Amino acid sequence: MIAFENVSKSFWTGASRKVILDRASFQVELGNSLGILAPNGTGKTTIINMMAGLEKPDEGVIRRSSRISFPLGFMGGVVSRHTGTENVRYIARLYRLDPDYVEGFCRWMAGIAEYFDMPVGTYSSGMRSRFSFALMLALEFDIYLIDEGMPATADVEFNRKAGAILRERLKNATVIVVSHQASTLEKFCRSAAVLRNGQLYMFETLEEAKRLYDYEA
Ligand SMILES: Nc1ncnc2c1ncn2[C@@H]1O[C@H](COP(=O)(O)OP(=O)(O)OP(=O)(O)O)[C@@H](O)[C@H]1O
Repeated sequence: MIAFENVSKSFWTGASRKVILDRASFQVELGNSLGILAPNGTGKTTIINMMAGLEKPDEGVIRRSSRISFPLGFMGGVVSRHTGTENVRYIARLYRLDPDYVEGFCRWMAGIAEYFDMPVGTYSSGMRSRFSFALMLALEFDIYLIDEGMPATADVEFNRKAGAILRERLKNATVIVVSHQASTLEKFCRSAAVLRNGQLYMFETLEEAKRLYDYEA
């Protein structure tokens, strides 16, 4: 479970205050995957980062009683000058998982051939997203955080493989996806929310959320 209690977050831009959340309270329960609809630039990444603990609220409390992933695509824990192998084995140990298993899984999942033994700094952006997505799926979380859907990779085979594994994981895990378009959320989410004027409006179905979202647009 992850709960926001009276959480406020805003940024001062020099000319005005950009409000992301204004004393917002909501809760995501395990087993109830949530899609959050919000137009671009309104705070999707900031909310996901707060859920992951990468950004702090200005006020309020965020409670977590589950293992929550880093956001899909986040490379903050990965050292560029180290190889893929070195990175995943090190991170496996941090999570107290078997490094051989994590390495084997990531090597297969990322599908970047000999680059897995090259420094991560040499990867193309497509390779980086495949690498970080593979790593996220190799680790065990109760709640997976995804910013704007699946990784932006042109590799159809990878997308198919990654989608299949994510769906398999979701039989036991929960996902929170933020996106500006409803079609991204359809595949994975049971319920949906709309971010509007600093509040998150929760709905039981994506259809209901879309009605408010489309009305706003
Ligand atoms: N550190 C910061 N200082 C000032 N403004 C910021 C900061 N971080 C984010 N913002 C602003 O807050 C708003 C929300 O940013 P955020 O990246 O969370 O939005 P988003 O919905 O994910 O955007 P996009 O869809 O364009 O990726 C944007 O207007 C952004 O410019």
